Amino acid sequence: MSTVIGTPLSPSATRVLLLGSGELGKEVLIALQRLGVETIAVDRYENAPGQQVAHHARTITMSDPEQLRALLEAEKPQLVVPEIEAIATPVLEQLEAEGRIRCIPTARAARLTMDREGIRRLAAETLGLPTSPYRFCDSLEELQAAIDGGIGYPCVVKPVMSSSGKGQSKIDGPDGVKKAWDYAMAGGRVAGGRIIVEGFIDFDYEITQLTVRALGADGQPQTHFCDPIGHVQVSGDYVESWQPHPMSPAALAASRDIAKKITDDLGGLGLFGVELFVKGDQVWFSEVSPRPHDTGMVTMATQWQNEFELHARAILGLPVDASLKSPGASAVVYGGVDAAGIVFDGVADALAVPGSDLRLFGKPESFSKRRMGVALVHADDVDTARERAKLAASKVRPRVA
Ligand SMILES: Nc1ncnc2c1ncn2[C@@H]1O[C@H](COP(=O)(O)OP(=O)(O)OP(=O)(O)O)[C@@H](O)[C@H]1O
Ligand SMILES: NCC(=O)N[C@@H]1O[C@H](COP(=O)([O-])[O-])[C@@H](O)[C@H]1O
Ligand SMILES: [Mg+2]
Repeated sequence: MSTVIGTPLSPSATRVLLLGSGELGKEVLIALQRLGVETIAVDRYENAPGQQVAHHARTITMSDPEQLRALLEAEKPQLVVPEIEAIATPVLEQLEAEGRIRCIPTARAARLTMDREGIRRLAAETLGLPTSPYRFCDSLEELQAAIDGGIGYPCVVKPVMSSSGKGQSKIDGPDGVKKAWDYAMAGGRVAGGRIIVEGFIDFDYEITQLTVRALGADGQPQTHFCDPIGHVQVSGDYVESWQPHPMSPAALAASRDIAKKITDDLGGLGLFGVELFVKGDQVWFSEVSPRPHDTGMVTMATQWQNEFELHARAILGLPVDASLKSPGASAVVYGGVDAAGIVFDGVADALAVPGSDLRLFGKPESFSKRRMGVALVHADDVDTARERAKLAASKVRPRVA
């Protein structure tokens, strides 16, 4: 296949539509625009980060099948790129089956990863990949029965449809079960009572294995691996990441074997974030994003082609280079306050940290635990980069305007 790119805003335009336009989509949109693509940014609220940089902005309820179908039929993009999970994926599957859209990486992958059940059953039951023990439950009683029936304590409860740790909590003993259930019910992305309970894995460290499926010279998909990204999560949400994370050769090989198996099955073209837990040489699959990953924002400081550029190139059928440029780290800037139209003090101090850079996403409304920006640092080694990234992030002080 040889990719032809047209002229934006003309009849020859190559039009790509993103379903979800947060901080990750914003960078994909910028990468696409640099390659001359006409972009349409869709999100559930006005002035989402990606909508601020795209050619066109559309605001709909993406989990509503009628609204989604009407939008796709009106826009007729060449490529549809899901950026969040909560999308009416049966509409994508239907339109793709009718040959009316091409979904990235595939509509099936978007459906399987839109909730934890599809992807977990595929990974553990179909592909036989090692995972934590798990059960799906629709009531507090079923949750208690699952724990008593073998999952045990400690365990982790998550709404089947949620991300960035929303509604997720750890249960250490019988006293915590109801609290975890109630928290999950309040935290899911869409209404509905289903949760996953997972046995707690006492890992040494966790990584994201960014994995790219891109067309090779022979026109066939080839798999490329980025260097492993280490990260720290607090309450199920990433606060710090770095690249490369040192691994034993056996753990690295096991990680890439798992990443290859799951991404081969999901298929299509694009970048995937495969989340893995590691203890010694043992590796567990946790989950996979068929799109750029939040912990992968560090690649804006560490790779020749960051994860957003890799995704943009791969989905357009272009060659990729997944190699590392420099060690580096990222650290999250949270909103700290609940308010619209906030301001950020300390930006100059943050950017005075050696090797630092900053992304302020421009989200119109801040919540105390909403991710509003990220500090990025490259340095000669990961330890220095981590210290400097945390320092740079701490210098940024969001406040009510
Ligand atoms: N079974 C488990 N054992 C130990 N730790 C876990 C387990 N499940 C989740 N965690 C911890 O919680 C974090 C978030 O879990 P998970 O990735 O499933 O949630 P998420 O809401 O999908 O997050 P994101 O959208 O940011 O990837 C993991 O990265 C890990 O640190
Ligand atoms: N772990 C998934 C992840 O990081 N997704 C990113 O967060 C945005 C939603 O943020 P919001 O909840 O602040 O609107 C999504 O649009 C995506 O960019
Ligand atoms: Mg995760």
